[in-house]
Amino acid sequence: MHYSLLKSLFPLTTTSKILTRSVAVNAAGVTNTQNLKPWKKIPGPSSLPIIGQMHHFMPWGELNNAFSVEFGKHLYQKYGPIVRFNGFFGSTPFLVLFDPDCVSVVLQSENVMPIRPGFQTLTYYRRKKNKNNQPMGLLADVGEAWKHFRTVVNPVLLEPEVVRLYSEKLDGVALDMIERLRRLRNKNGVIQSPFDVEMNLWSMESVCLVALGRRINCFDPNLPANSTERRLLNLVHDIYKTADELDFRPSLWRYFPTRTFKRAMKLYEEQENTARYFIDRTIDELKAKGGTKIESEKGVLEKLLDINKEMAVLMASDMITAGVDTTSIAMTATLYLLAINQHKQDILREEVMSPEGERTYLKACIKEALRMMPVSAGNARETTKDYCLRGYHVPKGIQVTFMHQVMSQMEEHYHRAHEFIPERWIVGKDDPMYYGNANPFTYNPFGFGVRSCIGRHIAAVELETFLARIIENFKIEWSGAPGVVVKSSTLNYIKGPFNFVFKDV
Ligand code: HEM
Repeated sequence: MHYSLLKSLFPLTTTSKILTRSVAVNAAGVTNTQNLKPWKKIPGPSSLPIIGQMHHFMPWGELNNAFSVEFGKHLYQKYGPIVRFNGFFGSTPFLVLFDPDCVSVVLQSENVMPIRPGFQTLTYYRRKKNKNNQPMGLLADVGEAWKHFRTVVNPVLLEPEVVRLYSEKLDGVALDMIERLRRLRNKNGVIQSPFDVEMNLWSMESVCLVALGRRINCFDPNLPANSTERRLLNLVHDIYKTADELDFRPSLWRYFPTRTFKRAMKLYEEQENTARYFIDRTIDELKAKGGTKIESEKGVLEKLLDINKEMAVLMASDMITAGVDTTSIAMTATLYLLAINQHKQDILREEVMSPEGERTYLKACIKEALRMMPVSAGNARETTKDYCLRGYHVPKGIQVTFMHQVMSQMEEHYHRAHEFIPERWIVGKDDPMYYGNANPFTYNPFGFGVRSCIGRHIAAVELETFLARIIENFKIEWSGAPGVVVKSSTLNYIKGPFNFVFKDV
């Protein structure tokens, strides 16, 4: 759900902490808009009759590379901190923000039942299936239905005591992956398998442990390529690919069921059925073990099953959709930045190898990686009221994108912004590097407020455990010049080349 620039660039309808800040809600909407500069006066690309601003995004247009961070920078440089788009082919107009003060106004005001434009085909699928007005899950529901679902699942997924139950098991996943990486290394330390796929396998295994209450052993070398376990991983990718096409680009599926749309419906159904299949297996195993656990020993799935099975299936599907690619991208980015910053890696290794401590530097490395190479370009909200932003009238029903990736790389917010400096998350207030000198709304890797990432604590344990194990086992180097290709669509996919060299410590 992930909530990229793309989504807000091509919205089709109006419906729709590791570092999460807690900020008081303020109702910053305006009632009298007469004295404001009109919406149409907000700077933005020029418009032509019928096609509007579409031509700018064509291969010959100034915004052709629409999904990259360069695109964001270009918009900012050319039009400034607030940029208007009219929408295309009747789609909702939208606004792109590079001003953290404006971001804070919208995010704080839209913090009761926030609408995050997102997987509209998933909402369509679940609504169609849902004959009795049952909940549709966090990724698909809005309004009171979303609020109710979230209120019920928050104490399960965000409760530190529950998350802590997974530390040991996630460490088991990490150690298995370390063994797998060892086996995949050639004599020069190069991993003989696509690195992004390997990281996906690790994150899939980790999130399934929580969502399905079991190890699915998806990186077992003996697992057949057509196994249900492997299929689950492919499903996540296929879902993102089709959602990218249908939800986040102009598409005709709203007018008639296109081929891709029909495929998306099948994918959602298959993913739900697969989650149900694994959950049923877990239920059988729990029954076979007999006895009921005391409350404090129950994991996420067991707690959700106590509430109701359908909720457990929906939550598991959403956790898998939202928790696989995101976490693997974050891990790959962190490893890449540590590989090209050997000195920082040495400091981290010293911390990891020393007897139990707070692991402050490790956490800082992850935070810094999420600043420099965030999982998505930004986040978005639909306005439910009128706003005054930089003196302009921003009406209700507009999709607003917050360009966190660009903002968190601006020198005006972060000193030496283009350098990987984990220390900025640790040093005190008097140090010019101190992260708190930046407006907190420049950096929101897990989103904001009541609708922020519900898996953030789980993601933190996954990332911290695996990173510590990698650093303890391997010295990661990078052969050749630094640089990776990042293909930004729904998420910022790191496409390699993966010039990692894994040496024994
Ligand atoms: C580094 C890894 C991750 C990142 C960067 C990330 C980021 C995000 C972001 C930015 C949002 C939108 C928040 C908002 O609109 O304010 C979100 C929502 C969500 N995330 Fe994550 N996420 C990660 C891992 C996970 C994991 C591991 C899970 C599941 C265990 C998960 C489950 C979800 C769900 C279900 C939502 C929707 C919440 C709602 O709408 O109420 N995420 N995530």
